[in-house]
Amino acid sequence: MAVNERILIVTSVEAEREAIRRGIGDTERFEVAVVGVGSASAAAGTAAALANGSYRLVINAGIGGGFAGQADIGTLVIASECVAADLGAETADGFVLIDELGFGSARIQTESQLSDSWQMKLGQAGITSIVAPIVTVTTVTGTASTASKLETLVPGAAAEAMEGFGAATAAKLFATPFIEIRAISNAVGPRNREDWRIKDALMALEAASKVLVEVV
Ligand SMILES: O=C(O)c1cccc(C(=O)CC[C@H]2O[C@@H](n3cnc4c(=O)[nH]cnc43)[C@H](O)[C@@H]2O)c1
Repeated sequence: MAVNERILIVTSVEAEREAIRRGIGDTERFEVAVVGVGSASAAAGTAAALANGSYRLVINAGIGGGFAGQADIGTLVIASECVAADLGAETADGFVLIDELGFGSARIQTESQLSDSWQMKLGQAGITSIVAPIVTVTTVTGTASTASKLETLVPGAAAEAMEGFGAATAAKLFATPFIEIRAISNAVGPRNREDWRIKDALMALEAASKVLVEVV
């Protein structure tokens, strides 16, 4: 296989990498790399991988929080765009994204055709998913008030995680198409770590990865 036929999948922790590996099976088409937690680690790790190899697609995959009424635990959210929802400034009128400051954009569009194809194939396999904005944050949301502010800032946002925008920034730098998927482990809102259903989310991630092989 030509080297640039390969696909790079980046996760934040080993448990996510293992779930994806179980799903995609024994194939050389995919490199699955753990790049750490947070946007900075994701950007650095993804850029390092892209500098050392040739890939036709980057996928950031892992577990994430789901916004109420949008994505339930155990379902999947595929990003229509990645939004760095805490990249900006506080003003007297509230938080504004970096876009309004004139220093670039907090939004990166994903490869929409691929996101849509993956969602369609998941649906055919009886797996619930939606395509919607995913917010990238530095601090996991822990109150209903912050969850509500994020929903206002990014209408239609369905999931929250900590790496998408960073990995997307690296992919953009290397002119490589990018998508993000999150398997929902918890609700975005008041923090209760005991309520996180990590096992369910990892099973959903594995199932989504199995379908991915037919999509890309
Ligand atoms: O403890 C474990 O077994 C375990 C297995 C897989 C993943 C984890 C993590 O804690 C991964 C951290 C990762 O999770 C994302 N995440 C999940 N829920 C949220 C959320 O509500 N808000 C923001 N991020 C969330 C995040 O991308 C972290 O990188 C543990």
